[in-house]
Amino acid sequence: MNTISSMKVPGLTEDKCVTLIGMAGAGKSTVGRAVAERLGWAYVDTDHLIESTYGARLQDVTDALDKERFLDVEARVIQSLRMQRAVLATGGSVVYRPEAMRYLTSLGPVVFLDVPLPLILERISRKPDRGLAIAPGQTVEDLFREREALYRQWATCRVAAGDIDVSETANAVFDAIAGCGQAL
Ligand SMILES: Nc1ncnc2c1ncn2[C@@H]1O[C@H](COP(=O)(O)OP(=O)(O)O)[C@@H](O)[C@H]1O
Ligand SMILES: O=C(O)C1=C[C@@H](OP(=O)(O)O)[C@@H](O)[C@H](O)C1
Ligand SMILES: [Mg+2]
Repeated sequence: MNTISSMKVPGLTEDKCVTLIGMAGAGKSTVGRAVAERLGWAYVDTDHLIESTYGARLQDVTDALDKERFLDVEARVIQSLRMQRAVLATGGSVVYRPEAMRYLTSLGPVVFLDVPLPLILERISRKPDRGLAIAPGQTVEDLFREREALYRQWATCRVAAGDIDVSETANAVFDAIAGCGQAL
């Protein structure tokens, strides 16, 4: 396999995975693809794995299951992963299940893409049919507030990803991982 042009990040060895966490609309899937491409690693979107498990669109899965059931499914799918040399874009709700987060942490750095609420609201409103693990009566703002501390709790490192483009965000992910290299 030709990996000559692949980028190397201090502390990030080829037996690891990089996991991206953050709110729906933070850019995990988009930035994850860019990060994987630059590393020459596989890209895995856990939402796609849930879709293929059910043979259904993600939104149909979230609509069919209540919030807690969906979180269980998401955690189970994640804990079944046996991977290395992969960039994992998770769903925004993954942080509710400690067992899933402990497992992801064991695979390598967990990077929180931290995007301010107004931008999250704008991106979600641009694609309103996006699935969300949201309880009846909850707003996106409620979710944002509820999850903020969880993203920080589980992250190995954080990237302020509000007003920078995808390529700059990928660079910031590499810088953040290199910066926390000792902790990997
Ligand atoms: N750094 C960025 N700058 C501008 N737009 C972005 C950026 N990252 C993602 N987007 C856009 O935001 C939307 C949500 O991105 P997505 O990758 O689906 O987020 P997530 O997987 O975290 O829900 C998409 O339309 C995507 O093109
Ligand atoms: O934040 C959430 O509650 C969710 C986000 C979605 O993924 P993205 O974060 O990639 O949009 C998807 O996993 C599911 O619909 C639940
Ligand atoms: Mg996504």
